[in-house]
Amino acid sequence: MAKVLYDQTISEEGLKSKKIAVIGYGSQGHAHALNLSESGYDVVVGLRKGKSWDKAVEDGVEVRSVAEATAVADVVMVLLPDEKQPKVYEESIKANLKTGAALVFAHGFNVHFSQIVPPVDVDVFLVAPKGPGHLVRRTYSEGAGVPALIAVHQDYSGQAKATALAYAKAIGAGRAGVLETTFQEETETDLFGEQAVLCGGLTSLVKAGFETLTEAGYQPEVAYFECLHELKLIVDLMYEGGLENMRYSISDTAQWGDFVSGPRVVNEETKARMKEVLHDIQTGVFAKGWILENQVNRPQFNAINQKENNHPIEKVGRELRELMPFVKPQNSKKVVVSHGSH
Ligand SMILES: NC(=O)C1=CN([C@@H]2O[C@H](COP(=O)(O)OP(=O)(O)OC[C@H]3O[C@@H](n4cnc5c(N)ncnc54)[C@H](OP(=O)(O)O)[C@@H]3O)[C@@H](O)[C@H]2O)C=CC1
Ligand SMILES: CC[C@](O)(C(C)=O)C(=O)O
Ligand SMILES: [Mg+2]
Ligand SMILES: [Mg+2]
Repeated sequence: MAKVLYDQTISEEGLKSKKIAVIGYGSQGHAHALNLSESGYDVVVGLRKGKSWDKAVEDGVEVRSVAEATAVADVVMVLLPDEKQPKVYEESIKANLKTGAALVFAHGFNVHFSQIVPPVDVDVFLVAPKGPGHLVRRTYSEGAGVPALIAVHQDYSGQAKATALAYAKAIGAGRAGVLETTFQEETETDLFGEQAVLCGGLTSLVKAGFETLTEAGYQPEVAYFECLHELKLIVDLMYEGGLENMRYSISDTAQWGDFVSGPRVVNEETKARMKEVLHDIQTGVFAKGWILENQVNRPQFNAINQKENNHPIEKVGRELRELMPFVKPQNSKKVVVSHGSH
């Protein structure tokens, strides 16, 4: 079994007396900045003036420009959207990095695909939480944590791994497990997971189930409860005790249906498609497409996003959640919905 490290075996020495700049205050940024502060570290957030700046100030965090925060820091954690990192790095981070500082990422995309090429006189590593930033914050506040991967790309100081481990511990990952990997493995598995299973695979499965039921004449509300709402309750059981625990709780009828019908839906053909997705990630085809999409201001991204926000499952879901006061997004972006033809 791979070596998974926990709080008891991780030293805090690697971060001792270091000033940490967290660049960005979005999903991961706010979680790292607040968790690091509450773990006793000296944190400055690097931002441009705007919504996040105001929020960070409101949260009582020290905020400076990206250039200033970088210049005063021993550890610089880059938590900007992946597609924006190369420009901000070139304009505001690169020239301000102290010799011997650590340049850190939560995802290996830009280093692995050579969109950022760091100077030789800094440590470069990643601390990649295996969960959404808002949950990195929420679980930390509850005394728990989200697991994280660490990987060292460049070890100028000879202390890069120790610093990475101490950082992972400080954001709460040592409570759940910290595992060493490489930039390549983190980048490729993370992209694959979000595309084929966690986000892309799941949303496609949910929509296909909802559409199958509603196209057969069943009520959208019934289809919503069946294919989306109940998913959380089922996944919680898997999270707590694996597939076995979920199957313990469901009826034997459901378990028999799981065994005989699940593989009819997700089958060898699906796996072949998954292998194609993985191949595009490994060969850089996906990365190239995403970089180009951003260079032309995201026409496809925006069009698909708009269409998805108007899918009937979203419409009925909004209505039903209004009537369930205990179901509330604790952190959400405002969704722009166009009230078009349907
Ligand atoms: N989201 C997640 O849960 C996970 C993300 N990661 C990785 O973490 C990194 C951060 O992702 P995520 O947290 O989703 O990012 P977000 O999209 O949530 O980050 C947005 C933040 O970046 C700031 N920002 C954007 N552009 C600029 C700019 N030009 N100058 C200064 N600040 C800017 C925004 O400020 P403003 O308000 O001014 O726009 C905001 O504070 C990525 O590498 C991602 O792959 C890894 C694991 C999970
Ligand atoms: C699953 C999506 C993710 O990889 C994550 C929350 O871990 C991301 O990039 O946001
Ligand atoms: Mg991920
Ligand atoms: Mg990701």
